[in-house]
Amino acid sequence: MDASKPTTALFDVYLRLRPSSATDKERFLDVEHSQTDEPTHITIHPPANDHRKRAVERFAFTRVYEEHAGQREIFESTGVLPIVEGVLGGHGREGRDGLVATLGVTGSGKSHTILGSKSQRGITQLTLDVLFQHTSPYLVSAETSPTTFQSLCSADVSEAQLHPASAFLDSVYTPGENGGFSRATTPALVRESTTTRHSTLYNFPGSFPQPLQPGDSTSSSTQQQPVFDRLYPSLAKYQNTPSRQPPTPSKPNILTRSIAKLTSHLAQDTSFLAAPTSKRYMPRVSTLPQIPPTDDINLDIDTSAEYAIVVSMYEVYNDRIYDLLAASSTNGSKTPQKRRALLFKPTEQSPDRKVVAGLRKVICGTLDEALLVLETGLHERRVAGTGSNAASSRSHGFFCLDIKKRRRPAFHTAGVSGPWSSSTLTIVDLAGSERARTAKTAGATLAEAGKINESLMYLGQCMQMQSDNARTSLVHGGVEKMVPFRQCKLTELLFSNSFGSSSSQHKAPQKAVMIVTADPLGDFNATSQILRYSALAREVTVPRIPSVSATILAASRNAAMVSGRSTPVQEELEAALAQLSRVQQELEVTQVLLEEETQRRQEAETSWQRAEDRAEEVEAEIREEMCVEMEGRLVLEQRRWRAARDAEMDAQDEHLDRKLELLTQQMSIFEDETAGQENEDPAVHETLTKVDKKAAAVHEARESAGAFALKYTELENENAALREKLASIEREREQLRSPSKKMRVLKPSRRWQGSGGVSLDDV
Ligand SMILES: Nc1ncnc2c1ncn2[C@@H]1O[C@H](COP(=O)(O)OP(=O)(O)OP(=O)(O)O)[C@@H](O)[C@H]1O
Repeated sequence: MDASKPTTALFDVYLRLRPSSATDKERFLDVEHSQTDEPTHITIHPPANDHRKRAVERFAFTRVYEEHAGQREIFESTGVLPIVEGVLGGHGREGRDGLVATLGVTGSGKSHTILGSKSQRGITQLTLDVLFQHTSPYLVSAETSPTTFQSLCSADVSEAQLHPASAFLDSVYTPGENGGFSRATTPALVRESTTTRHSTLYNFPGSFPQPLQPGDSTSSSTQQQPVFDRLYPSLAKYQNTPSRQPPTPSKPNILTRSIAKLTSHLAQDTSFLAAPTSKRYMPRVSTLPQIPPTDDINLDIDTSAEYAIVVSMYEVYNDRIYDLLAASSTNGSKTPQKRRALLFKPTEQSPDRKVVAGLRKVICGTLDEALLVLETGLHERRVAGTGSNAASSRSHGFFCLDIKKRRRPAFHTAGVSGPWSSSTLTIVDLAGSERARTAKTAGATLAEAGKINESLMYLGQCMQMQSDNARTSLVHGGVEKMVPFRQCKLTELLFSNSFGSSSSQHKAPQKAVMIVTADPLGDFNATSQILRYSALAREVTVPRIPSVSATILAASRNAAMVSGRSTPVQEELEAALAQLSRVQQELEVTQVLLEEETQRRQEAETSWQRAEDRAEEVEAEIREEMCVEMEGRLVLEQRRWRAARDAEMDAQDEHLDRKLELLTQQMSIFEDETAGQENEDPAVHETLTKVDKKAAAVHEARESAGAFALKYTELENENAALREKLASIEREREQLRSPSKKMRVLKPSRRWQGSGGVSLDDV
């Protein structure tokens, strides 16, 4: 089994074991120590009371950290620093996106690794510290330079609302419009902070409250804090929290209680999330952990560039993305507002790359500002107490650092600043998988767990596929299978930028590190499942259990010892039994693998069924939408047709009206022909003359037609009379002829011709 990092792996996978407080439980995980100081393999044994006779499994990781590993060691040696360096981009190089994530069973120490505890900083704080230490001489100021602020806004491709940190923190920790406080300190102190700061600020678009005016009756109660101001000059205005400020006379009890609560939280070194600062008070930077230090860490940085560090935070809760910096309680309003889910999509400025669109992003100029923004976002994150963890993350938390970089004017050929380029470091604290029975969850928390487990199952499938791909390409150079990362929001967010697209070839795919956390005394089933899909390699063997053949073998050996010699039959029997034992072991391994395959198949079937259900839902939705659209179009067409018909009828009516009008006009003209001759208009007169002439011509034509008809009738009559006369003459002639000749007289045309060709006429 080779743990060396496969070239196609999307993640470097590290395993961190946490010290367990449980002493009554059996340890199921062992670290294999190699000659080098850096172990890479572990073995897990099923518990002694395991009646399913499961296999002993051996896993390989990039590196395994045992319980004693501290936060600094994890930060320094898990590949986080090269990722931070990559995001900054070296000399003349564009930065490369980076991702650091933790994965593990609930309570295994993911949040501890990413966010630290009350006494120790986590990867997020250490990263921020290192970043600000190295970039502070080269950071631009968005607060004092509106042009820089504008250029940063227009360079952002994610339809985000950018805010300078001071304006953002003001909006969160100053009184709301209706006199209430969002998370402000005492009214007097907040007013002081706003008056002092806003004098140096220009107005930003958005919903930030207006500064209070100097001379406000309460502003005089401000107390200066020289020591703190010296330590945190940029945050002095925020830090007048109740613990350093005597309570205002009006509300002494609330304040005292708050201080007591805060102090009691700080006394325990619990999870960072376990004792979040009360939502009404701004966290004090001085009370946040300062260790481990990072002063001695050196990074390669482009000194010819200037930088801006932009922070954003969101969570994936029930497969939807919510902004943690634009949540309801950050807008100063008392009434909670419904959170709006954001889309992960390509935008107009980023057509070939998906981004979380519409986030609130904060431009931070100092480490303290960034830490306060982090604290602010964490308050909004969903956390709940479960049977497994007192402060269990109920959502997948994403902390994003956009590192914007551009050439400084002195180094840029045109003598002006170059365009901004941007790369993002995403630090992810995944929610932990959990079993309802162990976590003792119910209701909404149980439903959340269902969604968390589902998204982790999809993540598992993707990771499994990536390690299968890595193995295939290493062993056979075979074709890689498509990692199914579009199955849910979580995998889409984690993997979308891991593959280089043809359209964005200039940008290298993101570099990623996954830190798997595990409790060696925790839940065997849940832990082994996570290890199975996250490990870089895996080997299965079966536990050695006394079988029937082994028992017979032992009995045969005993008999040989007693008799002092071994017969050929005994030797044959031993060989056969050894063979049987081997076959039995192979069979057991096959059974284990079969069981796993069956489980995988069931999972695949479930996800297939879900996909089918979803497809059916989508189809029904589309059908319904199309039906509604068709109906709408039909109504529109009917309306159009009716309108066309009405217009045509109107046109016909108008045409008839005009005809009637003309007729009426003509009639009235004829009627007034004689009476109104002198008043006539020349045009009308001319028309009338024409009409007269036409009428005269018609009259003339009619008269000549009448005369012609008369003449015709006369001629007809004359003709008839002549015919009558002719007929009477014929009759008279007939009477004068003999009867034998009558025939010839009556039928003169029918001649009889004799044989000699002589006709009667000739006679
Ligand atoms: N390496 C460690 N050293 C000391 N304490 C630890 C360590 N890992 C975890 N803990 C402690 O264990 C408790 C649970 O840890 P944490 O909240 O980080 O778990 P988690 O994996 O994030 O759980 P969930 O998924 O439920 O959020 C915390 O009180 C934390 O301080």
